[in-house]
Amino acid sequence: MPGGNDKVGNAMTTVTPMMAQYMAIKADHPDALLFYRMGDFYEMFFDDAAAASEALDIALTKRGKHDGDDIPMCGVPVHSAESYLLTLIRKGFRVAVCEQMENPAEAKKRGNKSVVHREVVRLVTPGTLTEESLLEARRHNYLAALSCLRDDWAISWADISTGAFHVMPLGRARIGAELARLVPSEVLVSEAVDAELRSVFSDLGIYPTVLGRASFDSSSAETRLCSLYQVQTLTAFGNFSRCELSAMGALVDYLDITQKGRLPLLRPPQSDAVSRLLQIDAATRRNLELTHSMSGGRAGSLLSVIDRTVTPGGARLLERRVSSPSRVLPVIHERLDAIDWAMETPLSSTLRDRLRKVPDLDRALSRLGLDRGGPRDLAAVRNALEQAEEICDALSGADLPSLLTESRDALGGHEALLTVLDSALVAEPPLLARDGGFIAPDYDAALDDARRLRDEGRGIIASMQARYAERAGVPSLKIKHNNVLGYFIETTATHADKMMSPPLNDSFIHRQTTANQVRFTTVELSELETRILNASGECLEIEKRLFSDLREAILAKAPQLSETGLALSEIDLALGLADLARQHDWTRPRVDDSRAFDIRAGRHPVVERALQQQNAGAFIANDCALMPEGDGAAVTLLTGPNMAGKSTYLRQNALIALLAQMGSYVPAHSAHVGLFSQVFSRVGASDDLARGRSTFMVEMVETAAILNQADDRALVILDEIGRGTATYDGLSIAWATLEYLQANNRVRALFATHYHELTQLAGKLEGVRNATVAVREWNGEVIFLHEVHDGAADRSYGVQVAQLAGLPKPVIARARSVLEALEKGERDRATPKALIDDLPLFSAAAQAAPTTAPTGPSPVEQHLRDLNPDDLSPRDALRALYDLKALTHND
Ligand SMILES: Nc1ncnc2c1ncn2[C@@H]1O[C@H](COP(=O)(O)OP(=O)(O)OP(=O)(O)O)[C@@H](O)[C@H]1O
Repeated sequence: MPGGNDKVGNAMTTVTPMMAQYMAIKADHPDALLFYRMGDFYEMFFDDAAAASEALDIALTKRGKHDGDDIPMCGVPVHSAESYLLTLIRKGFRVAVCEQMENPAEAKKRGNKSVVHREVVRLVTPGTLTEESLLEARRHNYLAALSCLRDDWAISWADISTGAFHVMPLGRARIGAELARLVPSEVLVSEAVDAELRSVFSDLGIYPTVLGRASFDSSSAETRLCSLYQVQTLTAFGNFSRCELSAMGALVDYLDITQKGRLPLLRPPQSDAVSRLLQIDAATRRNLELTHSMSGGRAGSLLSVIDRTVTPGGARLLERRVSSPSRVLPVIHERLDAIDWAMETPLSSTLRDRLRKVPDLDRALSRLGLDRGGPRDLAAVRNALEQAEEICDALSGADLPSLLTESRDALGGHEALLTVLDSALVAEPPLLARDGGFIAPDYDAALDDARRLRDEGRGIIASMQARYAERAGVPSLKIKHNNVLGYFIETTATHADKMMSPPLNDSFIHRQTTANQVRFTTVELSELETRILNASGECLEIEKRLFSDLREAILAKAPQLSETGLALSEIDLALGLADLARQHDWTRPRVDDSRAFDIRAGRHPVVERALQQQNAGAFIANDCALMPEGDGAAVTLLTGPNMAGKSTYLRQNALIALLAQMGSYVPAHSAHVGLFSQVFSRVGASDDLARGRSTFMVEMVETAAILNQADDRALVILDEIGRGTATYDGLSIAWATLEYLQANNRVRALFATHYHELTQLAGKLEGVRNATVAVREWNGEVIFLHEVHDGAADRSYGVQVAQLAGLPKPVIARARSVLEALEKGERDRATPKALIDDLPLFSAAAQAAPTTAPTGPSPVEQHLRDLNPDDLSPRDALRALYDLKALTHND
């Protein structure tokens, strides 16, 4: 983040008027980069210039002096400012955009030394973006505010690019999980909350924006919200606690500050309840790779393989569903009914073809709302409504389930607006209103006239000339133009008397007599002249006025339009999920309020897709039954070698539960899912050194969270808990954890472990059973069958897996003999000390050591070492690849 400009506070004795203005504005925005408009550039000065030139990799120059020193400066052209803004925002800067509010000529009227008046018109921050180029179309961009009043907590969040606005009361312990669910781009907090939640924020990599206490004041929040929605009281929207009001108020206050009083179109706040959603904490989300893969991108996530939507709105709805599966049965059922319908309908491809033509209605509306929109946003509304109408017609006779009936009903009712937009706009309007040319011919008579004048000025003059010649009875009469008189009528001097006597002198006004000619004008001609001269300007003015009329007409319908947008997304999503289900043979899950979990032939959607793409064989489907007796637990203890597919099996079952509760079909032959309230998924031992915690500590913190929070409706997935510490410690912790989950939390759980000792608990603890992933041994090698069976694994095959991984042969041979000795020792109950003494450790190792001397790096390795990817252009990179390939041939 940029620091304040040290220089700005210094005495301003010798500064130029412009610098004085710059400094005054900068002083109001100490923690943002100031984009100071100068003609066609946004310029930055002092520390801002240094920070921006480095972040943007642009030249740092200088302009004038301040206190005897050069003033550092850098600038970006206005027309390409958006891409620079994007880079700066991604790098964590905030940008205050300062525009010229008048033109230099106007400033000059106040005196020669006057500076053009400038104002900051907008603060660009990560959570308040609306530009298409700065946003990801298929993702939400949330701004969130967290508030705490005594022990109450609330979070509000809004996407100003779509108008979504929500609030939720929540316990302190749920904050991390909610932030992980929403992945906000920006989080607003008070200083106190910032201090209190520092570790939560740092865990999630969030750098909150700290606001003053006044922003969170709950009574002024109410006033603020009432005036935003122009209502007397907020009760129509729900009963909000003081803490919720404070969170919402802070958010609206911040929008007011950053948008400089122009508030975005926010839908009425929707009060969400934690209890309606399946709870998934941050670690579980990471682990299950719901919307982002472990490496951070979208590729490889669940979302990426199930997204078949064809509209940006549909994609964002899917992202919301995946991040927030429901735990309300009717909601889940109605979504599943919608997919049932979409699976069967013959309209599917017609509807999807139409949906493909639907532009991003939400974002167009939001830009229009903030007066940041252009003609293309008007056209986006028109195109969306056109398709909505067609889709509505196509669905008119269909026997729709309730969710889609609601959607269909929300599509129509825009005929009047559509007619206006249709007749007003050209097919493909330009980006900016100020360029004009977006209003269609025959829409506005005044505009048509102005355009005719602009385009056909000469033609009109010619016809006027013919008319005047006839009226005056002077065939040689001409209309001419020069720079002194402008347009004028000219006849030869011989006609002077006639022209200057009644009745002609009524309309022909004498202007000039030269040696041979007399020149006249008429009121009509001078009006025409002014109109021709002003025609271009007038065209633009009329188009601007029409733009704002159309914008007003759209905004007057904004609430209905956003309902239409949501309806289109809902239809898109149902069709998308149905398409996925049909293609990959997914099935409708039975979701009820039992505590069953019975999956037949379940698959992992992401691993299966990866295998398909790599042509790496078929995915082996597996059953999973977690069927507790009464209110007891149901735990499956899964053992099996590394690489057998334990993690895949664990995760696939968690994903099936999640998919079912978000209201989607699932990858299985059949699925019976008794509602879950929470899902926990933990993988043992993944180092988190960046956060300064050891592997084992992370594992234990996460395990503690489960044991403290899981209730008897939780699904718990534990993958090798305890492996981050010494064998006996790890085993004891895994053992105690399992017992506690079974007796106290009484969860449905899958527990993968390397500790074979744990398998003895099956049969002894009620509801605990063993399962193992089958492998076959052949010629001393393991073959992974990936089939899950009842029973416990007999051994771990670690050595065989190591062999597959390419460990040198002597090491494998040595490992086998150590293993044998250890196993024998265990049988004979020998002490480890005795074992080690017995083993010919070093002699064997010496024998097994490779005989050839190390030969140093190969040419390929050497070439690779010499390469620095950061220095390569794409062309160099390709060349390097060819060189490497050639070297392998030489090898
Ligand atoms: N059911 C399956 N059908 C086909 N291939 C599978 C299946 N399950 C797993 N695999 C393949 O095996 C690989 C290893 O699976 P996974 O990571 O689940 O093993 P694991 O037993 O958890 O191993 P480790 O204990 O080493 O973590 C997967 O990447 C996948 O390619």
